Amino acid sequence: KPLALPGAHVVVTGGSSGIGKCVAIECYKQGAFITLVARNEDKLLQAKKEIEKHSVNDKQVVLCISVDVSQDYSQVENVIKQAQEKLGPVDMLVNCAGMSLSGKFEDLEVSTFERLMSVNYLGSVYPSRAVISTMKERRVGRIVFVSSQAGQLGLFGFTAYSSSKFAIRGLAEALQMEVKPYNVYVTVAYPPDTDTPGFAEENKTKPLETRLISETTSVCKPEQVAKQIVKDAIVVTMGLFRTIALFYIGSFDSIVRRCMMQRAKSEIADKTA
Ligand SMILES: NC(=O)C1=CN([C@@H]2O[C@H](COP(=O)(O)OP(=O)(O)OC[C@H]3O[C@@H](n4cnc5c(N)ncnc54)[C@H](OP(=O)(O)O)[C@@H]3O)[C@@H](O)[C@H]2O)C=CC1
Ligand SMILES: CCCCCCCCCCCCCCCC(=O)[C@@H](N)CO
Repeated sequence: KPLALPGAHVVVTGGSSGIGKCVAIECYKQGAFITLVARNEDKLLQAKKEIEKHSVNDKQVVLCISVDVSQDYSQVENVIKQAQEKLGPVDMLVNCAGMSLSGKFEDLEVSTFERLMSVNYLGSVYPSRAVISTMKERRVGRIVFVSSQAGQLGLFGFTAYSSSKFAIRGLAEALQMEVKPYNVYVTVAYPPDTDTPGFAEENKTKPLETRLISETTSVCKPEQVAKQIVKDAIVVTMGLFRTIALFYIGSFDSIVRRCMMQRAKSEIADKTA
């Protein structure tokens, strides 16, 4: 059941920096072919060079594609098409592109809510939507979403950020129920504060309360967080919520399977009629 990373095609959005870059390195070390997706081309090339230092064979490729994952679905779809033409169907998609802005609710610009929702939420919907059909057809695939501890608990200063990260959880759990019969698995990571360029940026404007809350826990290394994310994606296990909800999810899954079989039957009936 675990996904074999050697020779696999892994697409990492936000792969040019921080957690995403470390996820790409981790997969590359295990023999995967990588597509990095982010906006800034210089950062992409810089990350590509860094990742290539960790190659384990001489066939491995790191492809870079510049696109904003949150703007236009057809652009994102094109990027995935290009990546699949060069490196074959996507075996694993890791949605790491994202950003954080904090501030008190009344101090945050209304546009910040729109911005975070489009980058963090829609920026995960679009790439996932672009790879899902092929994954279902091949009966192979992993989709990883990166939420946050602030996606499990609403925290002071994070009215815009937390909600965009809660949205990811809803998306992931609903999608998992749809694609499980096709052997496609969806995982969600909820990382704590992690030492990345994005985190340094966020700290420039954090309210005092948010900073004090955040300082109650320690800051993780991105390599560590990335390792865990990749491990959880390869061997899918059950989280606390899923264990509690096991009964419900199990019975809902069987409804989904039943419908799938019904639909297949009536398709055969239609064809033979
Ligand atoms: N660091 C932390 O403390 C934590 C981070 N997270 C989450 O992990 C993810 C990665 O965070 P982190 O590594 O810190 O972030 P970084 O800012 O270090 O890296 C973000 C990456 O995403 C890319 N990106 C950002 N916006 C877009 C966009 N619109 N389109 C395409 N690419 C984009 C950036 O490249 P470019 O700007 O060139 O597009 C960059 O490669 C985020 O979703 C974040 O919310 C979760 C918990 C804790
Ligand atoms: C159910 C269990 C939940 C446990 C929660 C404990 C919370 C303690 C403080 C959390 C600090 C904020 C993390 C946000 C990280 C983040 O996403 C930003 N740094 C992004 O840049």
